[in-house]
Amino acid sequence: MAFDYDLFVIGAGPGGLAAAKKAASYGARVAIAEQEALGGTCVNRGCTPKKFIVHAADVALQDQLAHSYGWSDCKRHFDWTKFIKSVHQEIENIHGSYLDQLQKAGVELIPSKATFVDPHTIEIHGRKVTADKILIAVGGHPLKPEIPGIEFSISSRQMFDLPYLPKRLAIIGGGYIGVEFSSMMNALGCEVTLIDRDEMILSGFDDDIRSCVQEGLSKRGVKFIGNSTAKEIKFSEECLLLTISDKSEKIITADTILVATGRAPNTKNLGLEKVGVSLGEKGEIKVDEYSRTTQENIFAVGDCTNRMQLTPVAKAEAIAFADTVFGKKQQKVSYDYVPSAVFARPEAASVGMSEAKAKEKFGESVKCYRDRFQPLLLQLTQDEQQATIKLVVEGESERVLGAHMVGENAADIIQSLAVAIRKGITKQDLDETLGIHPTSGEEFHLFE
Ligand SMILES: Cc1cc2nc3c(=O)[nH]c(=O)nc-3n(C[C@H](O)[C@H](O)[C@H](O)COP(=O)(O)OP(=O)(O)OC[C@H]3O[C@@H](n4cnc5c(N)ncnc54)[C@H](O)[C@@H]3O)c2cc1C
Ligand SMILES: NC(=O)c1ccc[n+]([C@@H]2O[C@H](COP(=O)([O-])OP(=O)(O)OC[C@H]3O[C@@H](n4cnc5c(N)ncnc54)[C@H](O)[C@@H]3O)[C@@H](O)[C@H]2O)c1
Repeated sequence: MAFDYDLFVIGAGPGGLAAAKKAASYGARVAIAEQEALGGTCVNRGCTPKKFIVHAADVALQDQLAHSYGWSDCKRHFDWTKFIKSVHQEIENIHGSYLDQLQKAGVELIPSKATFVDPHTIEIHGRKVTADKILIAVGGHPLKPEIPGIEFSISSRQMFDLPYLPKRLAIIGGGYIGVEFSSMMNALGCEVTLIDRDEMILSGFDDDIRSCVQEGLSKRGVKFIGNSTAKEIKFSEECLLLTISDKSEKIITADTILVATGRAPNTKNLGLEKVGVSLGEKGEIKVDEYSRTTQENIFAVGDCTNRMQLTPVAKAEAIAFADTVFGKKQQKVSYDYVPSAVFARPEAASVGMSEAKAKEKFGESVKCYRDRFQPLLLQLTQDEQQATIKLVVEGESERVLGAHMVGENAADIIQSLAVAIRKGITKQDLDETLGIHPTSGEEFHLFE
């Protein structure tokens, strides 16, 4: 049977775009459907606009340091409305450049919602098209707890469209999104209360990292309430009232309530039940190690498969899929040493195993090296904030299983260490490599 396309991609986020371009580079006839804007969550309401806010907040923090560095009269005024307008303009520029890339690659863009009719047929705006292979890259959406008054809260999506900065911000969920926004919004002048059902923020990260970031945020004035869940939100003329269950019940007064309690795959209303694509417990698309679903010609990558919700992971899965199916080079993604960062101040980044995970797997042969120090940048100031670095090693050879850091440039430092750790280096390799002085990164080469 002759199909309209060799590959039809649903969703033009990082996963879908990478797969479409790579498959086209192998000569495949490719179309991609996108119901919103090119770039998906990452470009429009995630990584990119978030990092711009991180930079805006850093300017405010630099102002606080300036006095200690001999500057005076550093008072400046921050205009959120003007700033967020520039962010949206830059995002439009990115859309333009993505469109250009698709055109150059020969990929047809269909700006519409796509749904399945049968395993080889897609419906877009009442029109049916056919494809030999179909890739689902539809991403995810914020999950909100089902509590009375939840409609008065917002998700990270609306944070990028706030008309003005709230005076009091309550955040439910102390994971990546909650911690990043608590840090940025605090630096920009909001009073932030962060709530998590766990005892500490950033579950899943190494405990030393969690406590160091939590301590750093507290020192800056972010109020953290652990072991708590939201019970109810009430609207009043002046504010929102958030009831949380702590040891007892507490009411928090806020102007805006951000819910950041995780994200769920966008797998409803796609017609998946018609085509034999099975879902897991959280609605994620079940795939094998080559991203093939339970239907032979249909594949899925990125957040909708709920493997690791990170942009580089979605891209890597997409490229491995295109290489395997269209490039005839079987490729799978290794999830063992995926570095990640939390762009808070202090910044946190990790690669490999936490101490707890390593001990679970290797028991008593695991050893940790850790150091806490005041970064040079802060030594002239009253800010006693500490940086933390930690290595998790195993066995007599002291093979490095994980590296963790909180402090200035943690993401960039861990990014470089990730290559070496993936290649199986030992602590001695780090000892024998000279550091660059004076930096925080050199501390990884100076453990005793
Ligand atoms: C606030 C926030 C900050 C983040 N920060 C980072 C970060 O700093 N670093 C990092 O690595 N990750 C970050 N992430 C995660 C990252 O954004 C995601 O992991 C990544 O975008 C996943 O890519 P994807 O292609 O799987 O899905 P998405 O980027 O979600 O793209 C899916 C696309 O599919 C489209 N779509 C859905 N259904 C259909 C349909 N039926 N028809 C047509 N189109 C459809 C959607 O409109 C969307 O554009 C962040 C996420 C959030 C929410
Ligand atoms: N820098 C980055 O790479 C980055 C930034 C943002 C988001 N992301 C990705 O997006 C995903 C989603 O982010 P997220 O922060 O929404 O999820 P998350 O899974 O990182 O954190 C959710 C937090 O909410 C808490 N929680 C859940 N239900 C709760 C409740 N009812 N009451 C109180 N607390 C509750 C959990 O204990 C957890 O700490 C992340 O897992 C990550 O993969 C990455």
